[in-house]
Amino acid sequence: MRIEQRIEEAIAPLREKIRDLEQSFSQKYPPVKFLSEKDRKRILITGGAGFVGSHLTDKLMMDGHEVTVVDNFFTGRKRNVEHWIGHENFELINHDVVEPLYIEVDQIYHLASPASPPNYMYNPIKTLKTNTIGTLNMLGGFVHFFQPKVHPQNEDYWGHVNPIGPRACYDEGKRVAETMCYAYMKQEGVEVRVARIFNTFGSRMHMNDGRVVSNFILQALQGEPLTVYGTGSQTRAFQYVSDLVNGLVLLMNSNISSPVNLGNPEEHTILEFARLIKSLVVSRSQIQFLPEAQDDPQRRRPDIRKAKMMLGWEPVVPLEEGLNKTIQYFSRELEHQANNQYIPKPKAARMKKGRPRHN
Ligand SMILES: O=c1ccn([C@@H]2O[C@H](COP(=O)(O)OP(=O)(O)O[C@H]3OC[C@@H](O)[C@H](O)[C@H]3O)[C@@H](O)[C@H]2O)c(=O)[nH]1
Repeated sequence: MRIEQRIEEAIAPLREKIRDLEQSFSQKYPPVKFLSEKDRKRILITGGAGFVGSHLTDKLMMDGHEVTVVDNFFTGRKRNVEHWIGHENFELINHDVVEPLYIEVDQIYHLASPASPPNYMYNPIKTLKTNTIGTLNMLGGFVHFFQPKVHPQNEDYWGHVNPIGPRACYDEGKRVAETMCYAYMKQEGVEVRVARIFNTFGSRMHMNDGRVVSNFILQALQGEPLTVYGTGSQTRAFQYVSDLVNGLVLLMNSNISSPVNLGNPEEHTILEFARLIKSLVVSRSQIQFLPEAQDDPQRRRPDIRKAKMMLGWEPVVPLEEGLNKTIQYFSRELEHQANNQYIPKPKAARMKKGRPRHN
């Protein structure tokens, strides 16, 4: 056999391996649309590794934009965006929005803030700083809602907040964030969009999130009692995360600078949620009644007529479908945890009793 032929035979398997590797690299990312320079935007998402932010990242990446995620990983996780790491349109920056960031972009979705009550109450000063100084630094504010005195809540409703209660760090933080947005709009001509986001659930909620949907699903899956705070007669209306993300993008690309509610108006009592989740999981868990949480809003339901009329937006994912997807997600998370993969133990910083840092 000629020497060339021998060499050729020896390297043939290597060539094949290289081809496989190349293929696996090019298939590594979810499919991304091609956008021309004119249509492609540079978009910054603060809190982009969090629950809502990471789903928004997925949508904007798949739509073909250049996405920069800024996250300090307090409640966000690298895992939520790891499937984009290395993609030419994607950048991940470990940064706290409380510190200034100089970066040139076309749009900012400012989602950074702990959103679950146990998380934001753990470090109220930090929550306030994130929502105030963080918003000043970013000025593209997306804000949430307050303790309602009007039902359902439309955009003319200005909120009812106990300014010295445990939820104030979040509620007041969001209120002042809105004020800042409009001050910058009037004085500096900054274009703002303000989404008032109502209760949202879905995959990538943190295992320790503490909000009702993730708590009930995890409890039902593990056969533990479902913890209802108070009588369970308080109401909430839950939207699935993909509906919210579609609403955020529509709002951003509209010309509406006044606040817009994004939520699902289908309202249920918390006890109804407990029973529904128990039956969807087919769980034998008991329902356990615990003391009512302080300042807990008794009724909450968005009036979304404005979003419907001006954005042509309304939620499309039925509650049970969204819950089933979320149940599947948490089942997989529990499996991973059981296999000791991926899921880190709860961070000491979030759990420890001492005084939290709020730099
Ligand atoms: O285990 C639980 C958790 C919560 N609950 C109750 O379920 C209801 C909903 O509680 P959650 O903690 O999920 O959320 P809340 O409606 O209180 O608002 C929170 O979540 C949405 C965020 O955007 C808000 O910022 C945040 O305040 C409350 O009445 C709460 O007391 C339970 O009964 N059991």
